[in-house]
Amino acid sequence: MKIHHLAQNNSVLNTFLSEIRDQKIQKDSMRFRRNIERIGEILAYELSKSLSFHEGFVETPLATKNMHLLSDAIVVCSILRAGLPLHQGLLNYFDKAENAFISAYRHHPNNDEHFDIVVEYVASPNLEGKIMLLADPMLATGQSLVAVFEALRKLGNPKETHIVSVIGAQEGIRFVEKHFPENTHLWIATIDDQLNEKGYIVPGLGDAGDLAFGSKL
Ligand SMILES: O=P(O)(O)OC[C@H]1O[C@H](OP(=O)(O)OP(=O)(O)O)[C@H](O)[C@@H]1O
Ligand SMILES: O=c1cc[nH]c(=O)[nH]1
Ligand SMILES: [Mg+2]
Repeated sequence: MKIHHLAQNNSVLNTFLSEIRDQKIQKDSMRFRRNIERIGEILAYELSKSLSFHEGFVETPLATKNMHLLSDAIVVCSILRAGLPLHQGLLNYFDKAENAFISAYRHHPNNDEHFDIVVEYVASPNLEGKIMLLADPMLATGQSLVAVFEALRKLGNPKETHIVSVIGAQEGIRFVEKHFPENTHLWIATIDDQLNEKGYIVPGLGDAGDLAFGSKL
């Protein structure tokens, strides 16, 4: 897997990351969603440099300009719920992309710390030969991404898979690396060192789905 770790270079991305982590600022859910969306836009721009382009022509009012235009058929596939603002950020730049949504949640069968990932809802176009962007802001244990990738297999074989994430834990990245094809790209804003006993990223930011959309029962 090729890992593109964007925060290794200082940019305005750090401002957005500091705001989603900050326990005071993150309480403003509209700002939290918008910051995730803005990070999605930055990730989209960076990953667009790795896609295929073809020569095309644009008629301006004065003349013809030849340019390199994006060739690839893209499907933005997001994991509910927290993936939604990241999805919007990607779609802001890949406005012709097709869209897929898939649910994944942690189920604690024994009411202890052990959990399984339940995938229930899949709404996706055919993925055969397309560029799949798999979006989820939090890559903690990596189990959600692996379960979702497994569930998407029957929808076709993408030409390339690009995982798009905001905060990842080293351990989860290693898990994903073991279960995804070797030519997968990971576009990630920043990487933290630890996971706690509940599978939360430390320092992380808390629960991204709850911060974006409120707590659930
Ligand atoms: O890498 P993992 O250990 O699988 O954890 C990451 C997953 O956890 C969060 O979803 P959550 O289950 O909180 O659902 P939500 O988006 O509905 O809040 C997050 O958005 C990821 O999907
Ligand atoms: O740190 C984490 C782990 C899983 N899901 C989140 O929203 N945050
Ligand atoms: Mg959540």
